[in-house]
Amino acid sequence: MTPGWITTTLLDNDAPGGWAVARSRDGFLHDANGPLFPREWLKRQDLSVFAEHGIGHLDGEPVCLLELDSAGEVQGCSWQGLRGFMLQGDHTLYKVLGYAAQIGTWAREHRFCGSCGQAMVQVPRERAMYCQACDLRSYPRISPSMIVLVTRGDEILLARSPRFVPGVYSTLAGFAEPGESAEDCLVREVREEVQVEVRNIQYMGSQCWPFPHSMMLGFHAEYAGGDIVPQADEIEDAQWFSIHDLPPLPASRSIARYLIDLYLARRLGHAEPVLPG
Ligand SMILES: NC(=O)c1ccc[n+]([C@@H]2O[C@H](COP(=O)([O-])OP(=O)(O)OC[C@H]3O[C@@H](n4cnc5c(N)ncnc54)[C@H](O)[C@@H]3O)[C@@H](O)[C@H]2O)c1
Ligand SMILES: [Mg+2]
Ligand SMILES: [Zn+2]
Repeated sequence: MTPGWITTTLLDNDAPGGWAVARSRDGFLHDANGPLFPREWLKRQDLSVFAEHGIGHLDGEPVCLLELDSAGEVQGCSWQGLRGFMLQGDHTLYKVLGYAAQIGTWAREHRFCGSCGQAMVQVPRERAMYCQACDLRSYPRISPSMIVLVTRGDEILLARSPRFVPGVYSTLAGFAEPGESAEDCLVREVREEVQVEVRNIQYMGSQCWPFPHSMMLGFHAEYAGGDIVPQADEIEDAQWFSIHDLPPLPASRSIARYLIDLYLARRLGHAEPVLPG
């Protein structure tokens, strides 16, 4: 048995046994034991299965995803969104569900060729969809995004979007555009969102963010000039906060929180946090 979670290209859906997770628009099915169910048992429930995908092995046992058309009723079970699993519970299980969500979304959105519109087929032994007419392969989509903590000595720049939980302030973030490096993206996003200039950009680490398919590239950068002007619509408020007097911060497993905690630890001489993968 290999411990932990290992994604696999594809599994044989006809082979019996293993675990399954079920996903609908309402999130993942779970009961008191969590979101993993014996696969054979789950397939006997009255669920409208749209697609089945082998996604990996957990502690050596195969795991598959049942993508559903709708959230059915299963006695003793309820539905919970991926974000809920990110916020609390076992981190490995959250990784399983995050991967399942990305594969399920991608497969659902790539049933037809984006070039000619014909039905695509699953490539054997590879996580890819194929259009024979165009000789075109579509792979799971990942969207590179940068995230940055802008610092000025004992102050850090935090902002809030109208989408955030009330009161919470976070680091700045944004999707990379074609033609940009992560650093170009960082400079542009910081200008756009708060009209501030930065220098001494330092890469700190990355995190998969399956909402729905971001790859977060995390940085620290020093303030170099400009007064904060929040971008209309995108940024509700942005401020310099003293590291000794911070507002409510993002979830502890997010890279946003890691970037903040890491800066605080370095500034205050505390032990450095570990970035959850
Ligand atoms: N893990 C974390 O700690 C953390 C923290 C903050 C943001 N994020 C994530 O970073 C990503 C980017 O942050 P943001 O929302 O501030 O982005 P952003 O500042 O670029 O603005 C969002 C806008 O970008 C556009 N957009 C949406 N999807 C896109 C894509 N795939 N490529 C290019 N443009 C796209 C839309 O117009 C959307 O309204 C999001 O996925 C967000 O959830 C993660
Ligand atoms: Mg943004
Ligand atoms: Zn095609």
